[in-house]
Amino acid sequence: KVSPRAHSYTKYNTWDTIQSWIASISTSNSDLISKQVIGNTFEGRPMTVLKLGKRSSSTKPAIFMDCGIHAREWISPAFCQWFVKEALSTYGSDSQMTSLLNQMDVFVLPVFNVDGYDFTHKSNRMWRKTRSRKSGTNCFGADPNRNFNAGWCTAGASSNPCSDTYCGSTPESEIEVKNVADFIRRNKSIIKAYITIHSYSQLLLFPYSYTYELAADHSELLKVAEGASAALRSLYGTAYTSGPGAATIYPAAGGSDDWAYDLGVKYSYTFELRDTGRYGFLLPESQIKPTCEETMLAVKYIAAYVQKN
Ligand SMILES: O=C(CO)C[C@@H](Cc1ccccc1)C(=O)O
Ligand SMILES: [Zn+2]
Repeated sequence: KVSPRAHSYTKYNTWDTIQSWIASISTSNSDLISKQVIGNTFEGRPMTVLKLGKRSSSTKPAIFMDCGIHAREWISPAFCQWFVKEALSTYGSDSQMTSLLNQMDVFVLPVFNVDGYDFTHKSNRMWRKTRSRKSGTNCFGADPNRNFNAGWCTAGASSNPCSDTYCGSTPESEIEVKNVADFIRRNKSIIKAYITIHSYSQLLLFPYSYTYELAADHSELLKVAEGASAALRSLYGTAYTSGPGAATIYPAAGGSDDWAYDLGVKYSYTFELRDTGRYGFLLPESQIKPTCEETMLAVKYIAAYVQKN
């Protein structure tokens, strides 16, 4: 096993490297971190959630954050690795992180779409979907962010298995989506916030994407998003746009944030990290550090707000 110290947080690591890191980091501090496999992917890779937070015998409220739902968005898993490293290394010195991990747990799924992520390293760098196979088509996978049971396949999605926004044969047809949905359902009484990390476009989105209707908590969600975007911008001036998904990017049904919100997770956000199109999904590794540093400020802003409310 590679010790966490040898792990690079400023490179786009392969799945094998990330898997080794998960194994070593999750045993590096039993008082602050543990791991749990929430199921396997279509091709049999483990989906491992890291639980961060001061060990407690009583149940604590929690935040759930996933990265890598879309395979080609490599900066996303890089951020989840960065977040875990920062949480463990600043607990005890950073007062906000210390308070957060004392009072709450943070569940981090470093790579949601593991099969797809591995495929982008080995075969097709621009792959987006899962890698599931089904009879009747030679095309692989469904878009996991169209496969949640939230207005499923009614907007911004395709019922063509060869489309990059294929919604799947049924809601939660993708085992990766079912594993995450099951985990959140099992823990819905404690999960207060859902954060899902994508790239690119520099957006902070919140429900709804499946309709132009405003969410019941629209004004509060917008207020928090604008505060988080301002925190992010304070570091390097990176400008984000905040707003409901449908109007801010495009209408799209079956998204994880809409599903979590309708389940009752009020603070539900989709981040679209750097950049705005110059490099797009191929963001250079030289931008991993600044991107992760600024995004930490936004995620900590949201976490602090959730902690107080
Ligand atoms: O992947 C994207 C690029 O990261 C944008 C997201 C926009 C979106 C976000 C939340 C819900 C539905 C769609 C997507 O199309 O799934
Ligand atoms: Zn995406």
